Amino acid sequence: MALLVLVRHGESTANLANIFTGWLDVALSPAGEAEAHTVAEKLRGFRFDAAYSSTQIRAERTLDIIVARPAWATIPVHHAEALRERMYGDLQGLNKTEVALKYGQAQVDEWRRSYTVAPPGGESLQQTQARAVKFYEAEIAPQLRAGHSILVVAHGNTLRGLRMYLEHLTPDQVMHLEILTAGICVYRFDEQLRILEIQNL
Ligand SMILES: O=C(O)[C@H](O)COP(=O)(O)O
Repeated sequence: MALLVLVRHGESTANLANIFTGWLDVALSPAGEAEAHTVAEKLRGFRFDAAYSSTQIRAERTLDIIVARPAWATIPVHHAEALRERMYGDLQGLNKTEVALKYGQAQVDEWRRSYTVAPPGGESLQQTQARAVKFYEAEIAPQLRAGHSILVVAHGNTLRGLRMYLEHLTPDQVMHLEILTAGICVYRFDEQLRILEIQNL
């Protein structure tokens, strides 16, 4: 049975400071490092054929911590640009609360959670999803069809886009889909890539 495990990176220093991060390349906070170890612990007993992360430090580091466990020391690890966080444009580096005070909470909610509306100078969730899904279909789905087990460590919005695609969620449903740092979602598929089970760990 094919298995796909989607993990959001542990808390970053920018998450901790409540800053729009996007393509800023920030490290894990000490709590984020601890979260990554907890992910490794929760995944104990899983067998993986390959692992992927984005090319951003917070996802790479989370994956490094996981695959440092002896059980996964030999699995091939790949880093993909396509899995990077949504490009947050002019909002990158700004404090989320301050931006809400300036532009209003409704505007900020739209920039953060609309499917089609892009934040100024940045990508919409739809655009972020398009590149993540293209990568998933080209690189990951063929391995799942072959019955492999794949681990992916990525970001809040690439994962929201992937989960929307895999679970056939509507734009309205994905608006309410929140993925916590170090959140784990496990999919089990049949040979036709039909979902048999979804498990949030
Ligand atoms: O890029 C960021 O700021 C976060 O990783 C995700 O942010 P969001 O929850 O505001 O989309």
